[in-house]
Amino acid sequence: MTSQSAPRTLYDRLWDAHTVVRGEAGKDLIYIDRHLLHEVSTPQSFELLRDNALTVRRPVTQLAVPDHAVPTSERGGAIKGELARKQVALLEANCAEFGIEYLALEGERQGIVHVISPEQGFTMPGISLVCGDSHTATHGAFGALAFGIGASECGTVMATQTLWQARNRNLRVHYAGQLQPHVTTKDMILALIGTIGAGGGIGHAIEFTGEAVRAASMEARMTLCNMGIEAGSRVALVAPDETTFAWLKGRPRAPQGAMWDQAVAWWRTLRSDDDAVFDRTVEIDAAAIAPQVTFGTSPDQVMAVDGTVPAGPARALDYMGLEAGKPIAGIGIDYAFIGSCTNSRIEDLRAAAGVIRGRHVAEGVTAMVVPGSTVTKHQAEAEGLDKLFEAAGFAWHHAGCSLCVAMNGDFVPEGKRSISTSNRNFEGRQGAGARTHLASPAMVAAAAIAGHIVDVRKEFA
Ligand SMILES: CC(C)[C@H](C(=O)O)[C@@H](O)C(=O)O
Ligand code: SF4
Repeated sequence: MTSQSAPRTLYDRLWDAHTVVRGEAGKDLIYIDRHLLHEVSTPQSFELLRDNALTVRRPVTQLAVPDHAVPTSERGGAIKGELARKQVALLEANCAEFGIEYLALEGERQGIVHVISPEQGFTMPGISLVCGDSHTATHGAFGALAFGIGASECGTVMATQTLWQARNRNLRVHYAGQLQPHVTTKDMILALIGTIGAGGGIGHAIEFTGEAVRAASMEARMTLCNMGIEAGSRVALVAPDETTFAWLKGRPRAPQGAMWDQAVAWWRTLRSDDDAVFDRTVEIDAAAIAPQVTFGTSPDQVMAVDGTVPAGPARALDYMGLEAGKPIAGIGIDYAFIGSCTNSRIEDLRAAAGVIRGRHVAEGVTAMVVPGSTVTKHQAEAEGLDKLFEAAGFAWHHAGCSLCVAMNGDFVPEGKRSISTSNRNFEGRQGAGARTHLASPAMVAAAAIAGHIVDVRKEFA
């Protein structure tokens, strides 16, 4: 057992706090405080419970919401797509049967699972949180031990509130200095993935540190942690601080009154000791990061927007219809997507809106904004952002995963080129044969207006 006085990383501290049994085979039994459910990854989990005549041990720690399969162009009434209709109905029925709270598609609290949980204050520092979804590290932005799990593990968590898990090694990613204007945490994480590779963080829990991380808002920290898995890390953390506490205070499920004060007192202790030892450290000069854009079919095939396409793998360049040695700026786009659990929060929408400034989407470009949650959608509408986007030629959608993953009726047609604020540019991710360039909300908005990939910094020069 690690002694309480030995220096520890934030990850080790969280791990120790949740260890029920220290295993001998390299795995520890971890207590799970919270579990999020969505319609795509949970049908088998409930089957597992039924097959073994199990019940949900602590229903109050579970929260379910439909997001992946749901249509975003209209809401209310029966879902037109049969598969989606069945998936959503099954989630609702399973939740009713097992006593789990289900946030209805038509309700105010619906949205992408990784957006709604923090928004409701269901995500908090110091907790362990899992979901049958690879982007669960998003919640690590609050200093929560959060990671994605498989469908059978979801069943185990529901039945036992625990999981056997291997402890990760510690990777510190330190961003020294401050970001240039119009460069974001999306660019920070893409630059990291470009540096260490899509598998560079495997087996490691990342802790993001440094001035640029401290300066980042909660929305921006969530973007950073969201894509940890695109570097291979299932866990990505930012130590909680005043920014975290201010953001959470007053949220529907956040602690209230004396409980709040007690919680904050504990949350303040959730940090790596100054002399904590990390297995690896990667240093990145935040001030040197240019707006990033992917050129290939893996998030690590990424480059600065002012550069020329590198001599990447032939298959990726061929799929993307790009030529090595040519500038990436100027490449024409057909679709522009602002959304996904990476970049669909209110600040992302504001950043994109800030680029539009009365201009219009270029001829031939299909542009859309899909807020990450219904709460975000309504907040944006209260700020007039929907009108601004619509006047500029963007379609304004209901909340859901939408064009991040083409399983809900939204897709990019074959051979068409999209610039997207989402997190995966895999072949076919936005539709069979669709070409995806990942970038920040401001970069996507700028490209939608220009009709081609453009350096957003020049928009403000
Ligand atoms: C469908 C779901 C299980 C999947 C994931 O695990 O991440 C999806 O959210 C994704 O982003 O590819
Ligand atoms: S928005 Fe995309 S990455 Fe996020 S949970 Fe949905 S499908 Fe997965």
